[in-house]
Amino acid sequence: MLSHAFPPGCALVEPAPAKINLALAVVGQRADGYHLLDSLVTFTAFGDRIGFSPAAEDRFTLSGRFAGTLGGDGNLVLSARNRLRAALAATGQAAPPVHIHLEKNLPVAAGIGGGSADAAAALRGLLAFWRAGLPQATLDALAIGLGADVPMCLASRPLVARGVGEEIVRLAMPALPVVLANPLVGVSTPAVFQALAEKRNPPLDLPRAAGIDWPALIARLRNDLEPPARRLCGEIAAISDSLAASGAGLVRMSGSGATCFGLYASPGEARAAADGLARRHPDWFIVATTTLCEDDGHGRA
Ligand SMILES: C[C@@](CO)(OP(=O)(O)O)[C@H](O)COP(=O)(O)OP(=O)(O)OC[C@H]1O[C@@H](n2ccc(N)nc2=O)[C@H](O)[C@@H]1O
Ligand SMILES: Nc1ncnc2c1ncn2[C@@H]1O[C@H](COP(=O)(O)OP(=O)(O)O)[C@@H](O)[C@H]1O
Repeated sequence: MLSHAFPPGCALVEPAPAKINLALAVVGQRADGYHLLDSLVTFTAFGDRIGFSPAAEDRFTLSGRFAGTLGGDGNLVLSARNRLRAALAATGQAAPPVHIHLEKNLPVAAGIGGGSADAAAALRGLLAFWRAGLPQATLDALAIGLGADVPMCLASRPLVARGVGEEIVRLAMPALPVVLANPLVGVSTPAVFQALAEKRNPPLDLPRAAGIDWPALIARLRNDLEPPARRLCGEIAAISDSLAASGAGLVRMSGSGATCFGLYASPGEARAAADGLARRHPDWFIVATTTLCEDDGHGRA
């Protein structure tokens, strides 16, 4: 269903699901400064959306709660469009002018990969809109060139990400009821990595067997970026405490923060918790949603 926020005649809408790092280990650092990760990742039904329509010349428009926090220039959606168009031109494929509309529902610099999700959705959506195709290796190179989180967002389904984010192993995980909570204070990803004292931590201990009790497993894991992010952003403690007090079975920070997620026993409990939190903290971003399973992920990569 197209939202009224999209331009009339919008030919195609691509979801850009929010990312959750259910757990994240920083296991090393490359010579260029980028950190090596081992991260258990999933995506949510809630996210941004991108619409694509035919146009006489390229256009980019924004709507949604967080549209005002982004400038038009330098948007990752435009970088994705430009780089994809160049890659298609190199293979003789047409990439005519397009009106791209971004519905920005996710807070910016929040650790839930909004910009990366948008870049990945732009790649997926434009390939479909232009009825074009690229070898998987070319698409993978385009994705990692746009940002470390873009390959995982291209898949948009439960997975483990390693390397700096370019090594993706898909896995089966059930839908989990979650609440995302963010104090609407942006946290700089480079600053959090810089503030991390120990760069060589043990990898996550992820079992290979079937029949995993996911909430119990996730509870045993950790996010190595949470302690440095808490030092840089005092609001994370309040967000985390409020989620815990709302009945979450587990609370943890996603990515480099400041968004924290709570896991709940049922979607009803997650919704009730989110309603209570939103009443008490009208200045926070609070959303109850469900994580995507392997089959309802949006990734085609
Ligand atoms: C921490 C994570 C975990 O999923 O998520 P977010 O908190 O950003 O959502 C990611 O690794 C973020 O990925 P992304 O936000 O795409 O990173 P990029 O734009 O490529 O890099 C931004 C900056 O973060 C640092 N960076 C990023 C990824 C990585 N593996 N090591 C790093 O050190 C570098 O300082 C880099 O200059
Ligand atoms: N479409 C976009 N959505 C969000 N941020 C964007 C976008 N395009 C560029 N950016 C820039 O990317 C940076 C990281 O934003 P985001 O991806 O939301 O955070 P995070 O990496 O913490 O998940 C921001 O500083 C923002 O200016």
